[in-house]
Amino acid sequence: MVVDEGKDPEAEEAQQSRLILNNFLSPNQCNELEFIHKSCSTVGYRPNVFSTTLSHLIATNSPHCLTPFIPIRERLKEKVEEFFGCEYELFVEFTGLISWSRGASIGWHSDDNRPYLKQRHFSAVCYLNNYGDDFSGGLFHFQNGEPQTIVPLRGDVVIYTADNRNIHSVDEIIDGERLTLALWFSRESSHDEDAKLISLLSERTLHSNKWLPLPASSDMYWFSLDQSSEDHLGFDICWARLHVIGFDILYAEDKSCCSDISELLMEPVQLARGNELFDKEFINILHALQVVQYYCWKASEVEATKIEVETSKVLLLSELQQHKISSLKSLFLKDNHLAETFFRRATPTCSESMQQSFDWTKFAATIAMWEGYARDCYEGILRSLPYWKVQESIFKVSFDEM
Ligand SMILES: O=C(O)CCC(=O)C(=O)O
Ligand SMILES: [Fe+2]
Repeated sequence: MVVDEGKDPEAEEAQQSRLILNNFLSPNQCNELEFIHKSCSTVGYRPNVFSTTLSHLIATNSPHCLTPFIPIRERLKEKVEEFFGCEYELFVEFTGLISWSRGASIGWHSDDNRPYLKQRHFSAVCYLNNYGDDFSGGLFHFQNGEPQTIVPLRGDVVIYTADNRNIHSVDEIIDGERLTLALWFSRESSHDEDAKLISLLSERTLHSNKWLPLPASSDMYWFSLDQSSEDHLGFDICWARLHVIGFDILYAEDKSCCSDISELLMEPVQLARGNELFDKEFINILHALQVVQYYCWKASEVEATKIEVETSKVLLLSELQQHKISSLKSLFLKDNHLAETFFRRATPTCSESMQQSFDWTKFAATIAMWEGYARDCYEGILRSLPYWKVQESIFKVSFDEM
């Protein structure tokens, strides 16, 4: 046997067990996933982490939000299969958007390092925003081999085997929100996420109220630093996301006597900014949040398209309404400061455009655009579902060729 003394066999092996692809996702794909996360995320599975899973999107009556994931999952699976030579052998075990806020980190680990994670064979992490601009901290490191460090940049993806050839860590987030799309792949069909999603979709779409979002239980949106502590200091994620970009919430009907957060999340709301109230009712806070985040994503396009809208009424808030807004805030944003440190360094484009040129007419135009977007996505899902059921797999059905 010829031993090449210049090469470390462990490092060599590590090399073959990972792949980095630059600009795998387009900026618009990243922005669309960011829009989904910022409108649908819940508390995550680790401290200071927020997540959006596909089953959660279905459960909260937002199956239209699955659409952008479909081609991305398919392309990623193909890449993984091709690189590791296991074509048509893999199943997606989990897909989720995950954001890490200040204080979140993970030490050295492999992704299959728990008995209940042994089915995870390959991992893929897509970076959806930028180290430096959107967050600080949060560098990714491999313990052995090259590259040692990955600087998360929007559109890039790192793919690696989930075993101990790829022990890795993520530095603590210092500031901002670090957003990724994470997928795990398995060789075991019993861990196929698609089968579960298809059955959830079949149940939900039978009796759903179209594409209007429906909140989950309030504890899924309640973030506090110490989840077990008795003093429920913390904040409601939906409320906080609206607050950091300058929106307030008012209940369409007088709910000042009601302090049950779960009930309130289901009630129709109106949006306010400064001393202005927008005269349109949203079916619940999730609906309002989805439209607002859609505006953040699309603000620059709205100018160009110049959609004609009936001038929506903007009213001045009365003193009583202002008082109601602040008492609602004290209920939903108990730890206002924490909410701001977690979510404030939002995408500069969005927060800048919000501050400089927010205009309700443009916003009203976005409501119609969002409805068109949600309807098209939803109908696409409904049309694809029968094909998915037959194949027992979620994939991009091209209707053009049929
Ligand atoms: O977000 C990353 O860069 C990696 C996350 C990670 O290691 C994990 O979730 O297991
Ligand atoms: Fe990991």
